Amino acid sequence: MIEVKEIRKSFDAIEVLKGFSLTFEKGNVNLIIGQSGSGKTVFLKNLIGLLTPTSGQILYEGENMVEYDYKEKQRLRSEIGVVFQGSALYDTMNILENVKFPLEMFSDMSVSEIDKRAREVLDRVEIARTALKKFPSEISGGMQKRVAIARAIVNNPKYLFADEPNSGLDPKTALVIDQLIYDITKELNTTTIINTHDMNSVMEIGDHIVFLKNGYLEWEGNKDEILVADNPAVIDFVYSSNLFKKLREALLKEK
Ligand SMILES: Nc1ncnc2c1ncn2[C@@H]1O[C@H](COP(=O)(O)OP(=O)(O)OP(=O)(O)O)[C@@H](O)[C@H]1O
Repeated sequence: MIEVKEIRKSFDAIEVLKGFSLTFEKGNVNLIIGQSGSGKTVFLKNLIGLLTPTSGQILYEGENMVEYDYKEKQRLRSEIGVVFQGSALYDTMNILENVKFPLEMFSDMSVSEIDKRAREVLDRVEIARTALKKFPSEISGGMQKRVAIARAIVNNPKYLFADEPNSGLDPKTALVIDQLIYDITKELNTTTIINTHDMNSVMEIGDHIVFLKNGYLEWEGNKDEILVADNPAVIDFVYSSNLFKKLREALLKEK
């Protein structure tokens, strides 16, 4: 579980996160949505320690990571898996080497154990054994995303983060990646937090949805609640798609 308390983040005189609190439960897929520039990426970077809040607390299982020293931060990092936007695989390493890398960095496993574990997670994300020696540039965007997920979970993390995991993918592949992240969250019981623009993701896997607006927490709820939310900013965001607009009308008629 991760609890955020009154988080604020400023860059010089500009405040991007303006003081909000919320809780991300274990075993849930938590989605952070909002217009461009609402502060989603800045929020995610604070959560994983790439930025430090100007004030407020980020509690991992009750411990405030903002106050961690270097060693404690390193320990927490080893419990966090991140799927970066655009996959961020290492171009000069093949697929297997990309997935082994976090274990070589953070674990004290033997060479053969590392090899076995990396192959296991690549099996889990359904990358064929025949593809393991390929380089990232030789595989599709969807496959790259699978490899990035394998790399993020190879350490058996307690916390899984993804920044726009569907960006650049066709809708069908995006659904497969969403389902994979959802299933892994339930299997590993991770606290999963995803930044997304994708309403399909919201409807498919949104156990808990957090809507940010101009650096504030504007709304939170689940995927059923969001369709009938009466918050104008949420309606605007959700129903920017005509399909969802029609669905809302139908749902409200049923009530
Ligand atoms: N390092 C930085 N220095 C100054 N301002 C920053 C910095 N990083 C982000 N910002 C500003 O913070 C605001 C929020 O940016 P952020 O990237 O978090 O938005 P976002 O909601 O993730 O947008 P998008 O959906 O387009 O990725 C923007 O106005 C951005 O210019």
